[in-house]
Amino acid sequence: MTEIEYDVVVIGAGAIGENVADRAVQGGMRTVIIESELVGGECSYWACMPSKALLRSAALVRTARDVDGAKQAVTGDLDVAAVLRRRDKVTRHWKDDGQVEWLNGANIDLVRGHARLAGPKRVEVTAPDGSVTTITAAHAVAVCTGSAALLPDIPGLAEADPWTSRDATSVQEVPSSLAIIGGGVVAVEMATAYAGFGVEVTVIARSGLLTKNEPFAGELVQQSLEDLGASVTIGASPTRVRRDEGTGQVTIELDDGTSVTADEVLVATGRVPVTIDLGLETIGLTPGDWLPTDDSLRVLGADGGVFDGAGEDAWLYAAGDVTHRALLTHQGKYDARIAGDAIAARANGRTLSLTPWSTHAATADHAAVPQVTFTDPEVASVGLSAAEAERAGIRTRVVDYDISWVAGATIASDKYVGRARMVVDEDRRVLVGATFVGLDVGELLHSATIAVVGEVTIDRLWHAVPSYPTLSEVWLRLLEAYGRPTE
Ligand SMILES: Cc1cc2nc3c(=O)[nH]c(=O)nc-3n(C[C@H](O)[C@H](O)[C@H](O)COP(=O)(O)OP(=O)(O)OC[C@H]3O[C@@H](n4cnc5c(N)ncnc54)[C@H](O)[C@@H]3O)c2cc1C
Ligand SMILES: NC(=O)c1ccc[n+]([C@@H]2O[C@H](COP(=O)([O-])OP(=O)(O)OC[C@H]3O[C@@H](n4cnc5c(N)ncnc54)[C@H](O)[C@@H]3O)[C@@H](O)[C@H]2O)c1
Repeated sequence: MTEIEYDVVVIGAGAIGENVADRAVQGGMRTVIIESELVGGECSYWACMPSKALLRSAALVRTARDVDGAKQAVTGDLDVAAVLRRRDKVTRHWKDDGQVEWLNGANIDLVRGHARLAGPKRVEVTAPDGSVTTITAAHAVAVCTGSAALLPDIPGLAEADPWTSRDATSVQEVPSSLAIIGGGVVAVEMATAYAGFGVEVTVIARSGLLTKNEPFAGELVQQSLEDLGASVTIGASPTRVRRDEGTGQVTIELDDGTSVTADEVLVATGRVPVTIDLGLETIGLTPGDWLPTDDSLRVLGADGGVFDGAGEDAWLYAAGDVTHRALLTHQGKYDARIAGDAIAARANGRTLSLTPWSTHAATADHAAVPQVTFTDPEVASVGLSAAEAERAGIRTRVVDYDISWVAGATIASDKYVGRARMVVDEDRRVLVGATFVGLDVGELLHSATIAVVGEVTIDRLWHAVPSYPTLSEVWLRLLEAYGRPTE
């Protein structure tokens, strides 16, 4: 057994682990990162990047078909094989050489293998050849092991060999029909992608589509999925699943007495933390649990306090999906930068302020998480929905606007469908949430994120003039609908 020591040990080289390690190195820490699969993690190979590559080509064709003059140029069908080849390129054919090169350039050492905690500040790594290396962390261990697809306990489901998001994003042969269990982000994005390929798609969503968003988001996405030829079943739950040995097809029985049969079934019902085989029991934590953290990303113990003591001595950090703060790459990377900086600062003896919006406090996780769902229309949101703001006890005013009435929308498409909502905290006269649904609204979102994070007052927003004729003019329309100040 080999024994080595570093200042910081990062477990998991997904986008989030990479960023923790990078900031720790920049803070002067000798840092090692441990990875059991591919450097780059889920986002690069089985999540964000391949899913968006699968969506992009058909979305472009649809956009062109909705613009006279361009539509005449679209004379053929989508080339699905070419879409898959482009996706293969985007995922670098599931090889991580490029990301390993980046680690080298960033002075982050890489150890390949499966890491398990073996007591405080000790990590044992089992390499693919079975050899074991023990790594001691002088200052901190950061757990960035991500999440995996949750398989609900539906009788017959596991035996029916269902697809998870990994299968849907790495598909090499597109099935003729696909049933999707779930109505969240993975479900609607994959439904849009596969419907775009001409696959017969059925979405089984027990409580509606995109229910964490404003209600109009799910409604507009459902309409568009149906326009693409998909079926959407709302309100029914699967009770049993079986794969027919003869036809190879899967049948999903629902609690309303109906059933859905398809070549494959994709389970898109949420995520579980990757903490089962991580040695958490060796330090008194529970395998299989999420790892909640404070705002500087120190893991919390069962009592809700910082695990193993607050301040400089705390040595266990976590970032990314495994914390359950916000299961998004960009938000995890934001947390990762804070974690890496906080580790280095505390190792250098600094006491950190965790007041909201300070350098080492991940305040945006509570107030301003942006997310774009790449359906057709896109759904882009930040901060609180109207319902969430109300539940939080904020005195709100909600303003809606039909984006198709904006001049920029007239130019963008002959068939623009979209809607915008801003949620205003009436006491502070600032925006606490915004949602845009429509073509290309993803690129509009950052303006709202800046307004929410910056706590820009409604009165000041009148001085942020959107260019004509862009979609951003929806801001002006929302302000007009809210009412112009007269003082
Ligand atoms: C289909 C899909 C599409 C998505 N699209 C988007 C999107 O468009 N935008 C967005 O922001 N988010 C998206 N997400 C969410 C995003 O993928 C995750 O938030 C992100 O990948 C989390 O990164 P992470 O580094 O925390 O975890 P991961 O990327 O899962 O990385 C964890 C790494 O740790 C390694 N590991 C785990 N355990 C060990 C161990 N014991 N020893 C060594 N290594 C270990 C794993 O092999 C893995 O490489 C999507 C998710 C899915 C499922
Ligand atoms: N574009 C993006 O930003 C993007 C894209 C994909 C995924 N993601 C991230 O990945 C995470 C996982 O996405 P997801 O879609 O798997 O989860 P989700 O939490 O968004 O949706 C889960 C869905 O499954 C349903 N469900 C749960 N248990 C069920 C059961 N037993 N039977 C039937 N339905 C059930 C829920 O009602 C919900 O509709 C999300 O939190 C999201 O942040 C982000």
